[in-house]
Amino acid sequence: MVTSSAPSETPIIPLSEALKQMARVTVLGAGAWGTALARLALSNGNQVQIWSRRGPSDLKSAVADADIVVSAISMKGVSALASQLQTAALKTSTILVTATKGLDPETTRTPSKIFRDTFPDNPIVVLSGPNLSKEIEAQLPAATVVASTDVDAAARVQQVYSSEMFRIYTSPDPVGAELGGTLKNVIAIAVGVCDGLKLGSNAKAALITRAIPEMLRVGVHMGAQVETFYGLSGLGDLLATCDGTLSRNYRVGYGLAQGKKLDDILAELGSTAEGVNTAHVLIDMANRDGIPVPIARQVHRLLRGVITPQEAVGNLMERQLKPEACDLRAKN
Ligand SMILES: NC(=O)C1=CN([C@@H]2O[C@H](COP(=O)(O)OP(=O)(O)OC[C@H]3O[C@@H](n4cnc5c(N)ncnc54)[C@H](OP(=O)(O)O)[C@@H]3O)[C@@H](O)[C@H]2O)C=CC1
Ligand SMILES: O=C(CO)COP(=O)(O)O
Repeated sequence: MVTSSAPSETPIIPLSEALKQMARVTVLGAGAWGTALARLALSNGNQVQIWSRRGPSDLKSAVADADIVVSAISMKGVSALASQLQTAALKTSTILVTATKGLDPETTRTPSKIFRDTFPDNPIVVLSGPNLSKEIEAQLPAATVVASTDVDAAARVQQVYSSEMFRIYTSPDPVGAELGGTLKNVIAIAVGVCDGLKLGSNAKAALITRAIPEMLRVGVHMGAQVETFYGLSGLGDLLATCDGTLSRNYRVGYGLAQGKKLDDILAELGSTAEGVNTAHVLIDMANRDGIPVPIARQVHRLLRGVITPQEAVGNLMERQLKPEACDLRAKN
């Protein structure tokens, strides 16, 4: 458990005001992102606890007094965690923030949808953006988005997390914000393959640019707003994650291009690469609902070992010729 009191230097705002604004924050998940999010809240003078399934504290007491609960666990645990939280009798005033970037394998739901379905009366906020945790931990400047249909809840989380090094924007589109962060992981795998095969800057620019209409098609299908994908949680996160070796998803693609086995790459990473699961869920949904996702489809086939990295490139380059215009209802 990490606890802090308000900063000791002379406050710019009166102490009574600062204490009023301070929040009790419980972060669920002690992985790379949960730890970084706990530190950020702590360094802003909030009272912070981290809960982990391996830790000593039980979930019920960890969330009992929290103003804000931040879920930063891997996608595979979100559904079960939501059920556990339900039995922990979360207060309806507690703001639930989700920072996970994935899709539920059983239901294709995003984490915010899972929390919305489980906690219809709680404010739900998505935190998503170009936030590679190693850079955040190194206190390099970064920006992110807190998105919610509850404007006050988003503003509260913005106020609790904003600092000189972490600039936060609000958004009214939680589904768009979390889908940007989720779908770019599949593209980062593709870009890792592109770099691993040394295909050059032209190929990489083409891949990232063509990924945008693909992400938009899925996003619009799932109820997101188009503009969100051109912001920090969409394009911003796509660029950060496709930039290189700090991204675990990129490293999955890079390793596959070098002929490594997926299991070996994941074992070597030792932490979550959500794009692998997302690719499977996305292709199930795309097949079911007829959404064209050519890049994700090649990533999926590569992850399943059905094609080689070189075949994936050939399959993308030799697709039917067509105009560039991004038609969100495109058939291929
Ligand atoms: N790292 C980053 O730069 C960023 C990550 N994210 C997203 O945050 C999420 C977590 O990533 P990250 O922290 O990096 O991953 P890590 O692999 O470092 O940590 C994963 C965390 O999830 C927990 N967890 C896994 N399965 C379960 C489960 N079934 N029940 C409860 N807890 C579980 C793990 O607990 P245990 O240790 O007990 O296994 C661990 O605390 C991912 O969706 C990722 O995409 C978002 C932005 C930035
Ligand atoms: O989402 C992230 C950065 O915003 C982290 O990316 P990786 O999961 O690929 O490391």
